[in-house]
This record gives sequence, structure tokens and C-alpha cells, in this order.
Amino acid sequence: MKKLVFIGAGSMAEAIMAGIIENKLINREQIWMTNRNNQQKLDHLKKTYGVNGSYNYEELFTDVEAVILAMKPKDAVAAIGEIKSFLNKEILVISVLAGVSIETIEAAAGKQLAVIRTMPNTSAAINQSATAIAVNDRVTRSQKQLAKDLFETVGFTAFVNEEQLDAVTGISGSGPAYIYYLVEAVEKSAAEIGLEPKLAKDLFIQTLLGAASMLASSEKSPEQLRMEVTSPGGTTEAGISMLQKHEVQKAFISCIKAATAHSEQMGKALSLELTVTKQP
Ligand SMILES: NC(=O)C1=CN([C@@H]2O[C@H](COP(=O)(O)OP(=O)(O)OC[C@H]3O[C@@H](n4cnc5c(N)ncnc54)[C@H](OP(=O)(O)O)[C@@H]3O)[C@@H](O)[C@H]2O)C=CC1
Ligand SMILES: O=C(O)[C@@H]1CCC=N1
Repeated sequence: MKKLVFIGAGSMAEAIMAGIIENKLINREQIWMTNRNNQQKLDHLKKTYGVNGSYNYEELFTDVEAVILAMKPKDAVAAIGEIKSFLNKEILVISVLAGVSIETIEAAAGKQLAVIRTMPNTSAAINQSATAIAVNDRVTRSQKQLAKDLFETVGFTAFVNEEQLDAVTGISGSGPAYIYYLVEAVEKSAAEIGLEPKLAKDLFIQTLLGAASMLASSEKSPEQLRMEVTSPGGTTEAGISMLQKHEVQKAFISCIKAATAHSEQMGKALSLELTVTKQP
């Protein structure tokens, strides 16, 4: 690896960069970061991780092997526009942007590029991301391997078709928030059932970890595992019957579908924005 440049230095960029450094995949001196105008953040990243920060594109793009696009989707077209003259087919472009298609990235750059589109999640900050990766046909085998190696430093990876990335976003990109929302409910219930919120949270976190490990290691289906907890006429049955009454499973399915649909819509809106901008 010659040089890896992050365009955008927010929470996702920091989490991925920290994983790469911790796993010694690339030397910290080979990692460069830039953002829109937050010099303080670049100074902080330099001090904390020993990476380089710069606003000078000539400097950033000298000997670059790969760039990681890590700005908000709404800023993507402008950000790619600023760097497009430095991009070419030899530089691998890796995107972590939700809903921004490979086609849109190439259209914003005005040229064909080797693009890898990924969907990680915020658990990358503790090397526990679930990252799906899609590639276009200009990506070489070694570039594909590089992307896999990079994202394996922050957790699990799987290759998918680009069309599947909206669904991945609905499940695992946004997924951590669904679990946090559930834990908020546990905390809210604590006082009413006579437990300290902190203790309720700690008990539930261990319950989540245990259940996640069971799901990952057991041959049994989630339904079978649920039935093993549920004694006839017992406490779990009483609890689950309330979830059924409130149609929680149905609500959860709607939640995943809404997030997936929103990812699709964001992609279409950006693509349309580009088409309109390019009209003479
Ligand atoms: N948060 C999440 O759970 C997940 C997010 N993603 C995706 O990751 C991406 C980044 O999200 P997140 O890290 O939360 O965002 P942040 O808001 O934390 O960071 C965005 C960064 O982009 C920079 N930026 C904006 N415009 C430009 C530009 N023109 N040139 C260079 N840098 C620019 C900002 O700079 P400045 O501070 O100077 O404005 C900032 O450093 C998003 O596209 C999101 O869809 C993917 C998976 C999960
Ligand atoms: O909410 C979002 O749009 C981003 C993408 C996936 C998780 N967070």
C-alpha cells in the first residue's frame, strides 16, 4: 500500500482508520485524512493516531493507492467534484456512503473508475462491524482483496451484489440503532419493575451478548432457541404474548423495510440531482 486517503474525517472514517492502525495493516504514516474545513479535528486525529492531515489535494493524491469516501451522502457530489481531476482508473475508490450508487460516484467524477461500495456500521469503532462489500467490474482481484483486508480489521465482511446494499443498510448499517432503541425500552421499564436502570441495562447487555453468541454458535433456528426459553404457561410466554399483541415482529419488519426503501430513495434522489445539474 502506497497511500490511503480518507475524504471525510468523521465518526465512520475514524473508526475504520483506527481499526487499520490497530491491526497494523498499513503504517499510520501512509494514512492521510481530509475534511471540509475542521482543522481542529485533523489535528486531533494526527495527535491521537499519528496519521497525516492535509487540505492540499496535490499532496493528498501523490502516490495514492486508494481513497475512502466518508462524507455524508448529501455532500458526496460536491466532494467528488472537488477531487475528480485527481482520480483515475488506477486509484481504487472505496465508498462507505449509504444509498450512493457506484454509477452516481462515477457520474459525479465524470469518468469510469474502479469503485468498491461498502456498508459498514458504527460497531467498527470496536472492531465489531458487519460490512457488506460490492465491487464494479473495473476492480482488480488484488483491489478486492485489499478492501476485504481493510474492512476485516474492523469486523466481519461479506461480498454482495450492489443491488443488495440497500437491504444491507436496512439490516446491519442501521441495525445497531434498533438494538439501542430496545435497550432504551429496557432502561425505561426498570424503574417500574423495581430495578436500577444501570443494573437493568447491565443485565440486558449480557443477555444480548449471550443470545448473540447462541445464535452465532448454535445449529438451532432462532425460533427453536426462543421455544427453549419459553416454558408452557411460564413467564416468557406471558412476555412474548404482549409482543405479539403489539405486533412487534410486524413493526420490526416494517422498520427494516422503511430503512431499506429510504436507502433506495436517497440513491435515486442523488442520481436525479446529478442528471438535473448536468442538463444544459
Ligand atoms: N453513522 C453510521 O452509522 C454509518 C454511516 N455510514 C456512512 O458513512 C458516511 C459518513 O458518516 P459519518 O462518519 O457518520 O459522518 P460525519 O458527519 O461524522 O463525518 C462527515 C465528514 O465528511 C466531511 N466532509 C463533508 N464534506 C466534505 C468535502 N466536500 N470534502 C471533504 N470532506 C467533507 C466532514 O468534514 P467537516 O467536519 O469539516 O464538515 C466530516 O469530516 C455517511 O455517508 C454515512 O451514510 C455508513 C454506515 C454506518
Ligand atoms: O442513518 C444513516 O443514514 C446511516 C447509514 C447507515 C447507518 N446510518
